[in-house]
Amino acid sequence: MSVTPDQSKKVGVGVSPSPSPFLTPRPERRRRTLEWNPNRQDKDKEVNVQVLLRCRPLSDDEQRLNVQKVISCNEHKREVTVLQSLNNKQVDRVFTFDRVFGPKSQQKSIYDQAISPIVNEVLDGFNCTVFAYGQTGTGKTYTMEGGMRNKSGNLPAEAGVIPRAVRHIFETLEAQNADYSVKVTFLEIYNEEITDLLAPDDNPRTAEDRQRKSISLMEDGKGCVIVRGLEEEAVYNVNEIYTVLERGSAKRRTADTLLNKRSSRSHSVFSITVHIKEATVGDEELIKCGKINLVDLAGSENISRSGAREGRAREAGEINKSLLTLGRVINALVEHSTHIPYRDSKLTRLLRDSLGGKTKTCIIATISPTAQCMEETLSTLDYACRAKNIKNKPEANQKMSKAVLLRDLYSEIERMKEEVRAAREKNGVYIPRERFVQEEAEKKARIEKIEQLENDLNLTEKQAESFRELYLSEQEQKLDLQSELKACKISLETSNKALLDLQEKYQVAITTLKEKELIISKMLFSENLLIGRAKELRTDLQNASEEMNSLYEKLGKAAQVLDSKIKKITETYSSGVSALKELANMLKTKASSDLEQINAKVLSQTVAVEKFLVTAVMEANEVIQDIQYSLDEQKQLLAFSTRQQEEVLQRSLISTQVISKATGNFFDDLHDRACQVMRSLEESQIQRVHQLVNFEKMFKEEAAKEEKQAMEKIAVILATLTSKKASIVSKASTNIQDTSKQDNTRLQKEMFVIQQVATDAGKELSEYFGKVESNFMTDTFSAAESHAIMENCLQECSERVGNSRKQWEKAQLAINTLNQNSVAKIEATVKENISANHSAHEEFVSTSSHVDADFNAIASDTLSCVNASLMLDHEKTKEIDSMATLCLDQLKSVQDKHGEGVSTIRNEAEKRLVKDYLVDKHSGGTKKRVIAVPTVESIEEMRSSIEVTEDCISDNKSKRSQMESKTPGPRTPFADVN
Ligand SMILES: Nc1ncnc2c1ncn2[C@@H]1O[C@H](COP(=O)(O)OP(=O)(O)OP(=O)(O)O)[C@@H](O)[C@H]1O
Repeated sequence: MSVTPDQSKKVGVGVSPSPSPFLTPRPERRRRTLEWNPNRQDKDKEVNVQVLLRCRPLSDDEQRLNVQKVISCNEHKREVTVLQSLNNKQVDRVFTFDRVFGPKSQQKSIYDQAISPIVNEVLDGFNCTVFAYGQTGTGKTYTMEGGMRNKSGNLPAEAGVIPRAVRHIFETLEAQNADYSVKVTFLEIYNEEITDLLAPDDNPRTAEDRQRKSISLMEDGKGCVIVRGLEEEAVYNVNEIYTVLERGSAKRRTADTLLNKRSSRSHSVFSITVHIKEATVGDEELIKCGKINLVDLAGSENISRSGAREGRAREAGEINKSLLTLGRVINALVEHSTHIPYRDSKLTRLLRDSLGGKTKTCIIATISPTAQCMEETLSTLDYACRAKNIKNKPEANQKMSKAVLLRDLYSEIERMKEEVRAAREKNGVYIPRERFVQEEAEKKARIEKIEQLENDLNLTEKQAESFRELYLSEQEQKLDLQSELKACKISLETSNKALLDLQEKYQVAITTLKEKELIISKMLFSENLLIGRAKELRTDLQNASEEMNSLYEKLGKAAQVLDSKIKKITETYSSGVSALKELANMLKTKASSDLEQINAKVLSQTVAVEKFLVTAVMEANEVIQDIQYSLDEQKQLLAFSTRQQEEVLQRSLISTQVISKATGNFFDDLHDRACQVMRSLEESQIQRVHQLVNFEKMFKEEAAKEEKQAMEKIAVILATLTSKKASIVSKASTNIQDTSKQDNTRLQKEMFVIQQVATDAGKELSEYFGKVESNFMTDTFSAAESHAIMENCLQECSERVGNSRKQWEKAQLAINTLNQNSVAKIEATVKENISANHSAHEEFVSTSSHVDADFNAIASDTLSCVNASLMLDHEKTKEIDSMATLCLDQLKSVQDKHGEGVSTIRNEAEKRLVKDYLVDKHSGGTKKRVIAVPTVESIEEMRSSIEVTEDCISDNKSKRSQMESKTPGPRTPFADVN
C-alpha cells in the first residue's frame, strides 16, 4: 500500500523526514541505487497472499442460549469444516488455509505464529499489509486491536495484532540499537469518505465537521496513491503509539447492532512506517524503509440480520459495496483479468499495492461458529479461499543514501522556513506570492476542472445510466430474440424432421413404385410368355380334344355301325329263324314220317350250331379284346393328356417361383436403396446442421456487431436494428414456415397418391396371386378327379366286357346242353314215330303227290325267301363292310369276320337245303328232307346274350360321353387375364 501523507504537512522526525521515504520507489529511481539493493534476487519472486482463518468462541449470550455450533477447526491440518446437513444427509464442506486458529486460540499465539514474521519483514525494508475480513461481530477488531495496554503498561493477554506489532517493532529496534524513526497514520473510510483519525480535533462533535475534514485520494502520476492531508505522526516509544491508537480508535464510528454491540461501521487503516539507518558502505550512510498497514475492515453483513436500520442501512450498503469491490478485485486478480477494478472503491485504491502489487499481504478471515451465521461464514470462507490464489511480487524498498535523504530534507526545511517567515511577517499564514498566485491559479483551474469533471461525471453517469437501461432493454430484447430464435430453431428442426421424414417416405414410395413397376413389367413379360405357352397348350389341348372328339366320333360311328350291324344280324337271324321256324313247322307238319332223317339232320345241325357258336364266341372274344385294346389306347391318351396338363401346371409353378424369386430380389434391392437413401439423408442432415451452426454463428456475430453499433448510436439505431432483426427473423421464420407448409402439403398429396397406387397394386397383385393359386389348385384337383373317373370308367368297361365274355360262354354251354337234350328227345320221338310212320307211309304215299306239290311250292317259296334273305344279308354285309372301313381297323376285322361267319352259315344252310331238295327230288320223294335249324330256345338265348352285349356297348358309350363332359376343356391359368 502506498499510503503516503501529504508532504506539505509537518511531521515530527526521529530521522529527518523527507518526501522520498514515504513513496513507493519507482523503477527509474531504483535504477540509481540498483547496485546497493541486497534483495535483487527476490524481485521477480511471486508470493501468494497468506490467508489465516480464525473462528471466535461462542459469546456468553450464545452459550446461554445453547446455540448450535457448525464449525470444526483442525489447526494441525489447517482445515475448517462446516457441518451441513441437507435432506437429512451430512454434506460437510472442508476448507484449507495457510493457518487455522480455533475458538480457543490466544491472541499471542496468533501474533507469534502468523504476524511476527511479517513484522520482521517490515523491519527488513518490505511493505506489508495485514487485514481482517469477516462477518460483523466475528472478532476483526478484537483480532486487530484487542486490549491495548493495562494499567501497568504491559500488554494484556487480549492485546491484538496492532499493539503487539508496535511493541515488537520498538523492542527489535531498541535491541538493535539502531537509528530509526517510526511514524504512524490512522484513517478510516466511512461511506466512501476518508477521514484522518489522528487529525487535530477542533470540533469533533458533529458529523458535518468531520465530513468537511474528509481528505481525498490522489495519484502522483507515477502509480502511487497519495492521501492528501493525512496527518503523519512520529512516535518515539510504545506508549506514544498506544496513545495515538487509543485516540484514533475512539474516533472510529461504531454502532450497536444485533450482532455486535460495538460494531465498527468503517474500514480503518493504521500504518506504521519505519526508517532505519544501516551500516555504512564507504562514506555513504544508507537508510532502509519498511511499512506495515494494519487494516480492520468493517464487517460484511446481512442488513436484515444485523438489524441495521435507516441511516445504518445506507452505512451497511456502503460497507457491503466496498467489500464487494474488494471481492471483485480479488476475483479479477485470481482470474488474471486484464482489468482490475481497483478504482471502484477507495478501499481498493488504498489497498492496490497490497493486492497484486509489491507488498506482502496477510488476510485474517474471521468467522462465527454458530449455525445462524452459516451462510455468511460460507461466503467468508469462499472469499478467503479465492484470496489465497492472489499472487504478489514483494520487493524490498530500496535503501537510500543519507546524503540524498538529507538534500531532500533540507529543501523541504527551506520551503517550510519560508512559509514560517512569511507567516510571521504577515501575522497570519504566509506563502510566497508566486506560490500563492501559482496555487490560486492551480486552485482555480482545479476547481474549474473539478466542476467540469463533476459535470462530465454527471453527464457520464446519466449516459451510463441510460446506457445501462439501454443495455438492460437490449439484453431483454436479446433474450427475447434468443428465445424466439430458439423457438424458431425448434420449429425449424421439427419442420426439417417432418420434411426429412416425408422426403424419406416419398423416396421409399418412389422406389417401391419403381420396383413395383419393374415387377409388374416382369410379370407382364412372364405373363405374356405364359399366355403364349397357354395358347400353345390350348391349341395342343384343342388338337388333342379334337382328336379325341374325332376318335370318339369314330368310335361312336363304329359302335353305331356295330350296333346296326348287330341289329341287322339280329333281324337277319330273327327273320332267318322265323323262316326256319316256318320251314321247320312246315317240315314238321309235312315230314313227320321222315323222323329218322330229321333226327340225323338234327344231329348234324347241332354239331354245326355248336361249331357256329364256338366261332361266334371266338369272334365275340376278339371284338371284346379289340374294345379292350381301344380302351387301353384311350387310357394311354388320357394319361398322356394328364401328363401334359401336369407339365403345364409344373411350368406355371416354376414361373411363379421365378416371379417369387424376382420379388425377393426386388425387396433386397429395395432394402439397399433404402439404405442409400438413409445415408444421403444423414449427409443432408449433417449439411443442414452445419448450415444452421453457420447461420447461428453469423447471427451471433451480426448481433454482437449490431449491439456494438447500437451502443454507439444509442436508441434510434438500436430500435431500427431491433425491428430489422425482428423483421429478418420473422421473415425468415415465415418463409421457412411457408416453404415447410407448401412442402408438407405437396408431399402429403404425393404420399396419398403413392399410398393409393401402392395399395391398389398390392391388392391387384395379391388378388392375382390368389387367382393363380386357386386356378392351379382347381386344375390339379379336376385333372386328378377326371383321371380317377376315367380310370373307374375303364375299369367298369373292362369288367362288363369280362361279364359279356362269361355270358357268351354260358350261352354256348346252354346251347350245347339244349342241343344234346333235344337230340335225345328227337331220337326217342323218332323211334316212336318210326312205327307210326311205317303205318302212315301208305297214306303218305297216296297223298304224296299233293304233299309233293305243296312241298315244292313251299320249298320254292322258302328258297326265294332264303335267296331274298341272302341277298339282304349280302347287302347288309356290304354295308357293314363299307361302314367298317370307316371304323378303326380292329372293328373292320371284327365286322369282316362276323360277315364272313354269317355268310358261311347262310351258304352252308342254302347248300344243304338245295342238296336235300335235289336228293329228295331224285329219290322220288322217298327220302325225307331234314333241315337242321337252331331251336327257338337257343335262338332266344343268343338274342338275350346279344342284348347284354348291346347294353354293355351302350353303357360304354354313355360312360364315354360322361367322361367327355367331365374332361376339362382347354383352359389356362391366365384365361382371366385374356
Ligand atoms: N476470539 C475471541 N475471543 C473472545 N472474544 C471475542 C473473540 N472474537 C470476538 N470476541 C468478542 O466478540 C465481540 C465482537 O467482536 P468485534 O467487535 O471484534 O467484532 P468485529 O468483527 O470487529 O465486528 P464489526 O465488524 O461489527 O466491527 C466483542 O465483544 C469481542 O470481544
